[in-house]
Amino acid sequence: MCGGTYISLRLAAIISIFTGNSHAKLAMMDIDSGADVDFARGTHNFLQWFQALPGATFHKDIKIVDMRHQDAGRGIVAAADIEPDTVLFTIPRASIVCAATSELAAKIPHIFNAAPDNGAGSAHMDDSDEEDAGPEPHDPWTLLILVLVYEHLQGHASRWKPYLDILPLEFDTPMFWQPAELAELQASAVVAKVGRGEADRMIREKILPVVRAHEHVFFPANGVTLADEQLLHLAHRMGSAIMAYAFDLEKEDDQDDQEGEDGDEWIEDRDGKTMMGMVPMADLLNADAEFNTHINHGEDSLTATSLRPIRAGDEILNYYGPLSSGELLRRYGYVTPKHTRYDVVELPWPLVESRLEERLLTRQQQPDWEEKMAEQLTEAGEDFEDSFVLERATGEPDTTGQLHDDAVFDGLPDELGEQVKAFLKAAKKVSSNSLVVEALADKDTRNEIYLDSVLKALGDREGQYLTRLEDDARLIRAADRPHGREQMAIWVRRGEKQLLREAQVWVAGKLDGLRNKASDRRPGANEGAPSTKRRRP
Ligand SMILES: C[S@@+](CC[C@H](N)C(=O)[O-])C[C@H]1O[C@@H](n2cnc3c(N)ncnc32)[C@H](O)[C@@H]1O
Repeated sequence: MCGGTYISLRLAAIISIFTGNSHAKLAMMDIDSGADVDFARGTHNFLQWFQALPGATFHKDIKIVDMRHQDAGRGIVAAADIEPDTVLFTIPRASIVCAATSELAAKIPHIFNAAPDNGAGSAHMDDSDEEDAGPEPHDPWTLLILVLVYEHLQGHASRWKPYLDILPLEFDTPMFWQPAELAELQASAVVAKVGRGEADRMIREKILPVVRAHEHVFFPANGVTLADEQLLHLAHRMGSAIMAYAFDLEKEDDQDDQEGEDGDEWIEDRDGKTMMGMVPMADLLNADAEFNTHINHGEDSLTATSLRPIRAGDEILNYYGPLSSGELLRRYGYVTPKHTRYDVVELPWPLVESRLEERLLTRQQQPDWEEKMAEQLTEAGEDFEDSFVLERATGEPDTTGQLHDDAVFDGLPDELGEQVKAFLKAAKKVSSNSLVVEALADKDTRNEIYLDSVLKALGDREGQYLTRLEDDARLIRAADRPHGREQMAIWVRRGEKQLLREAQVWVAGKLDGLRNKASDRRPGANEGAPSTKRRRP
């Protein structure tokens, strides 16, 4: 799929959630079920259109199904057992919706050629039309939004009409949530990343001016012209479709080069390195942390290939990457139990800092403490992080898309330890309390202060959520799969609190070990004890 968001989508996925009786259920809900005529017609038209594309293939043993009963829109399932390495479908590159295939690029070349590198032409702004492009050159995101807005407005004249017709009209990503729904995320860092205002601004600055300056291009001669608010709504819809559906269009080798690049912003500055596109059929695959299909990026086509045997009735699943529940919700608008292993939680530095200061300043307040610490840290060239991301050691899916290791919290981020170390070093220089200075000279004491402060900060962080972990567990009625926005929000915040608890258990264990070691070292502690070092059971 497109976008850094989708970097790991070269893997594809099998689902194991559809087992036993649910196979029969899925089979009954295929496109012929007639449960919803429009929905089924949309699927039917799309499949017919896809199969007629020169070079496209669609395996006889797979079918598109209605999965709305699982809040999963459309999906693709195996209609019969499928062998590993089977090509499930082939998508000719010519059928991808992108800057290189849409006629829009040829109609307003100055906009497309002005992008740093969109695969469509020059890397320089055309001076004569500079004002048309808005304040900055377009990036792959804004260009693809323009393409989708354009193709949508062409209606039947667009060669992608049957595909565009099955893109969702609404999304469950937090971008579209009401304030009360967002509030259910409580202290989750996801809230600050939603970026609705930023997206609005981007559309107003970079999309609307281009459309307005080229109304004769965007609006068909005898069609309606949209007002700004309607255009804003349409552009938001297309932006969200890109976030949840688009693919990076590089070939496999190029993708490897990009591994690890950050791609988590809705409005993403990708330095124009990547061409993005909507890939019909590939984007009909749902995904999970365990998966059974891989999308291969070939020269002339993309192919979906099975990674292992897929049983009749199983869903064909892609992989969106090792995303936490919060990120999955933010980018795609859903959560799954299997992604919980990748949950993360942010620990803000001020929480740790205030607990450190509590330890260092109890005996004697220093009015100039902050000032001197700032001076000392600046002198030492320390550049402090605002927050630290806690996560589990998760292991990786194997080459068949399956996970084998338990996800375990096994340590604090190294950077947090380094930052506390730098802080304590500065504190030792700055403190006017000789007892503190003496204590900080001892490595074990520094370590004890570090772990004790972090343990308390983790408790403080947990306290920032309005409900307790136990309350959330009760609130999630069907623990196997959350339905609806409120349940998904509870799922996310519960996962973060669960991770905070695991981190606290881990830190408390380390602290116990350290304190036992210290008490063993105290004079007289081992009197009458065997000469071997005492350990806690
Ligand atoms: C690339 S599309 C997949 C096709 C989509 N289901 C459809 O009907 O068009 C990605 C979107 O599908 C849905 N989705 C993907 N995997 C899912 C899953 N395991 N459970 C629920 N929804 C899922 C989410 O709404 C996500 O934003």
